[in-house]
Amino acid sequence: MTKQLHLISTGKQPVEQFASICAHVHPYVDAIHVREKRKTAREVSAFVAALIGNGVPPQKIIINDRVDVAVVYGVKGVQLAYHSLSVSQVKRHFPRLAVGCSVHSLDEAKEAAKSGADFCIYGHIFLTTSKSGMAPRGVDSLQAIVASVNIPVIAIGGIHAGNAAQVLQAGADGIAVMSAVFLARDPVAEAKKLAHIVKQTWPMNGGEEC
Ligand SMILES: Cc1nc(C(=O)O)sc1CCOP(=O)(O)O
Repeated sequence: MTKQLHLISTGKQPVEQFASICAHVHPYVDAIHVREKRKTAREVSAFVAALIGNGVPPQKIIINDRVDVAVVYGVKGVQLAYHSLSVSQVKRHFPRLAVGCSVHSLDEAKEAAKSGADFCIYGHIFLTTSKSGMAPRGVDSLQAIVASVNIPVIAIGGIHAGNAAQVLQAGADGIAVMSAVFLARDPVAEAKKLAHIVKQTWPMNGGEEC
């Protein structure tokens, strides 16, 4: 599988601003996550409608937690957390949805893989103001997870063009970024830069050809 670039909404941008950035950056990314944790289903729905209205293909849209909104819009999938419906519930009732799982330890990653998740997002790798007050988990722990689970592992947290290569070299199947693109002076230039790094030829499994 080629490595992937995911963008995650900040939860702080007005819908118009978010959608207008995404209208320009979507060709460079593999997935755009609508992660608006404090918003109602109706408000999340407005974000998804704005993305689609601005030309983002539904097959590039992943919705955090809200399985209902994902089904209504026929988007690619959902990103589940510990408080969400379980992976197996979603897979059983909505087999067409891709299911990602947010994980923060090796055990959680193994559990996600066992329960049938299509991919997991692991973090946070580096210090980030988007998750302040918590120690980063580091690249070594990422490497251990990549070596132990058989689903794609997307790395998140404090990743930008200056350290993305380190994470991909460690074996991550992709990166997910929030501030690196959405808080950039030029989000399109930043997304292009990250896409260029992600789409390079990376050795398998963090350096060992297999
Ligand atoms: C949304 C999110 N989840 C994380 C996790 O560790 O699960 S870290 C994170 C924030 C990522 O933001 P930035 O790219 O600005 O560092």
